Amino acid sequence: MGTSIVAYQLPLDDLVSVDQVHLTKEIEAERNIDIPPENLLMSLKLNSQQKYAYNKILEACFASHRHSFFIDGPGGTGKTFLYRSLLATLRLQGYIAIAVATSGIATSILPGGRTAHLRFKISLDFSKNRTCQLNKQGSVAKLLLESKLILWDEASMTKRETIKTFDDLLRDMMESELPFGAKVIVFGGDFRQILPVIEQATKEVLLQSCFLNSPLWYKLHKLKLTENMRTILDPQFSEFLLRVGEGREPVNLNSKITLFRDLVIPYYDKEESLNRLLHSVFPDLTLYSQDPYSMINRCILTPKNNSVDELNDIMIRRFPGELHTYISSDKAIDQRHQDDYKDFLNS
Ligand SMILES: Nc1ncnc2c1ncn2[C@@H]1O[C@H](COP(=O)(O)OP(=O)(O)OP(=O)(O)O)[C@@H](O)[C@H]1O
Repeated sequence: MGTSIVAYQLPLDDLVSVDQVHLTKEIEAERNIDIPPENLLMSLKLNSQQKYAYNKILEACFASHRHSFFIDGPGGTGKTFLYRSLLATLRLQGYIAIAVATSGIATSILPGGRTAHLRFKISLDFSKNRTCQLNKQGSVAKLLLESKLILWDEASMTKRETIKTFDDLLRDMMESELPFGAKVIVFGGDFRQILPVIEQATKEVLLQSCFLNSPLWYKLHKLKLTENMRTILDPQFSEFLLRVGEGREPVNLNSKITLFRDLVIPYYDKEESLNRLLHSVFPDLTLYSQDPYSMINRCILTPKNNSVDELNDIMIRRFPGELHTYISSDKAIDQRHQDDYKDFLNS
């Protein structure tokens, strides 16, 4: 028999292990995520489909028999709006609601969002590792146990093996054979947009790798959003988008879709057409230089990075005011924080 540790009269602080400090930090960090005031009002503005989903999900969070959901909504039907109101409601009451997304860019619009692979330590390369590198006794595991809700946006872009790995992790941690260890998980996404990205994969392989083809898919309660809130003032355009997304829009002999004339900027020569494009998306540069908020809902998407650079150069030259160059970095100043900011540094 050894001597009791009490006999050494160590200061109490020294007895708290590094892991415990980290554990508290992870949970504290989640509890301290800022709740944007406008998000608190979102639950009052939900449309009837969003409200139905919101109530169903919150009911499940506090029920004894918990289950998971998939929110299926074409682009613009208010999935993010719904996620933000759920996160705000639960966090305001002091509960932990974890927000993850498949891509870094989607995490940036969810308060406290992280990429799923980073948060759950899931390898991106399944040829090397198929398990989550999470210590069952560690701080992230504890955070998952404490959470009331886990929200995963862009799950439609996630490979089904990743979802299976996540399911294994939760079953193991919760010591339950129920799907996702009987935690309430809200997956969301739109299979009409981007499927999992696999280099040089055929269409069949891509479809096979989709969440839709996982046995876990059938365990989820499906909630549908169909009202396009982004194009609410243009129902003809939202119906067109839906037809394209669902493969219902007729194609010509070359398997191409014909766009409405008023959606197209006619090609005269490159300079003239680019000018017309820029003018139609950003008609008043002076206004945007005075009020950046009037600009944030406008953007030009291009298939190639070269075109992004070209358009940015033109816009910057035309923008009123003095030119400043801000250098960004992909390394945190303190290397210990590199992992925490990885999603943003590399996006
Ligand atoms: N109930 C609502 N009341 C007012 N505006 C709403 C409502 N729901 C969504 N919106 C607005 O509609 C737009 C589209 O919503 P949101 O970005 O949540 O859609 P989404 O389904 O996440 O789209 P995507 O799949 O393209 O990311 C946003 O500008 C959002 O603020």
